Amino acid sequence: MSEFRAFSAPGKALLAGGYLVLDPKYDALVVGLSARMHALAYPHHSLEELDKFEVRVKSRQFKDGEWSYQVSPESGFIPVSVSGSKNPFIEKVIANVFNYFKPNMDDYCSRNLFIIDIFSDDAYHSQEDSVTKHYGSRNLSFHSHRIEDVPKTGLGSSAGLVTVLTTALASFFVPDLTNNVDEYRKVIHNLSQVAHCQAQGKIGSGFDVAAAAYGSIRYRRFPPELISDLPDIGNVIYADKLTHLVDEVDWNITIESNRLPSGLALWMGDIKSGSETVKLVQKVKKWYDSHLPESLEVYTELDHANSRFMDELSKLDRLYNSHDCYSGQIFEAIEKNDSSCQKYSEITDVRDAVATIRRCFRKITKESGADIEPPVQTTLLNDCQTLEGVLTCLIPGAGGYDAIAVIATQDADLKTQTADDKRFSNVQWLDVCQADWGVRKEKEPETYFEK
Ligand SMILES: Nc1ncnc2c1ncn2[C@@H]1O[C@H](COP(=O)(O)OP(=O)(O)OP(=O)(O)O)[C@@H](O)[C@H]1O
Ligand SMILES: C[C@@](O)(CCOP(=O)(O)O)CC(=O)O
Repeated sequence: MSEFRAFSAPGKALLAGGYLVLDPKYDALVVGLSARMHALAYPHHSLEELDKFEVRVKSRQFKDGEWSYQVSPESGFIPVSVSGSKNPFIEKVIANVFNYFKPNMDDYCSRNLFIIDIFSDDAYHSQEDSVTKHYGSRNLSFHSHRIEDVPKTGLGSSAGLVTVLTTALASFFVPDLTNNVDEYRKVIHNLSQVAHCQAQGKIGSGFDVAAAAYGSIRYRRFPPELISDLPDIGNVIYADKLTHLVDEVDWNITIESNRLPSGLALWMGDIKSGSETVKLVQKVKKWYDSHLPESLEVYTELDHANSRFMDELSKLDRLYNSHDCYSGQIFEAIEKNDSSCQKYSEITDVRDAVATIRRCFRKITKESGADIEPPVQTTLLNDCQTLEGVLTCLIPGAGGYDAIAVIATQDADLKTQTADDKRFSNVQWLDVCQADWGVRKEKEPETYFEK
């Protein structure tokens, strides 16, 4: 494989199942977004030194965005930074892809340098202190700060990076991957989950990596022990254990394609303030453990409401695709968002399910001190619910002060409706929509070349 290849992976929004998805008992709904992370893999190059491999990853939209690591089979493919600057996500991808493919030095002596460029779509990061440049055939934001110092919008940049980088790096070792990403999707997913957990230093639910690999899905997590039981990278048995885990172990995971209904669009509103997911999760866990059995009852109610929400959305999708007169009336009612909505159980059932989800989160907020749906977000969501075209709205993911997610008809224009409205002055509508395909090959790698 010596040509340029390009791949991309989507961002995510967790619309149902926040917190519960950390437990393998519960399902979640994750939507893949049009904001994507891209990787351009260069043709093979060679280093002068023949006894090691080098991977150079460049993310030129960020200050000092270049990381080079060397690895060798003798040291168990532990990545050693060449330049001194480190990126844990890139480092763990390199460690795992090399340990899985175990390339032999002799086979690669004239092609032991792997060069990959990363590009990220604008919606992942705040645009402050950035300039937009025409690069290749895209407009991209270039930031004046290092990646760690640029505020994020919470769309899962690290999961997208890990998944697309795993794909691009693997394409050096399996030449047919580029044209058969589907065939390797499970391997890419499993390797990416391992690398992402190791880089984060914790084992989250992995819904963000699953969405980067598969797009919009109904998701149920893997048991965390699968990853925590791995030996340390560099251990003589690491490569064998990893290969066994990736290829042979049953992850007991649910990943089912599950998109938002046709005829409806997702809007993500970024709020100019943030929350720390780790702290929220700690508070919720503490509340859960100290409030049993009532906390389990709340989780059970949440879980039922999440399932109803997903099922009702699927029903609306089938209805929209039937294109019959009744379906036309329903979507017209949502478009108007007036009292006519009350006539249709297809609308009220979705809204009731979301009302229950929100009520449960407000209860947890009050009892745990974790601001999942704090009062300002309640007010904002209630205001959003009155806009024309809005079916429903909620706080995505871990909630907090970060963002809101709104499901509206395709023609609804929330930007115009909220433009001069003080109630929405803190909301910045992100330029994203649902794009339900996971990591994939991009057709024209040359569109990424600087002209
Ligand atoms: N374009 C990029 N180039 C290089 N590294 C990146 C890029 N995007 C993200 N990263 C890496 O991911 C880190 C951010 O990961 P983190 O998990 O904190 O954010 P996130 O995935 O966007 O968050 P969230 O899960 O809340 O959406 C960065 O500090 C950097 O190490
Ligand atoms: C709270 C949690 O369930 C969701 C976090 O979602 P987000 O990063 O806020 O999109 C944590 C997790 O699933 O890893």
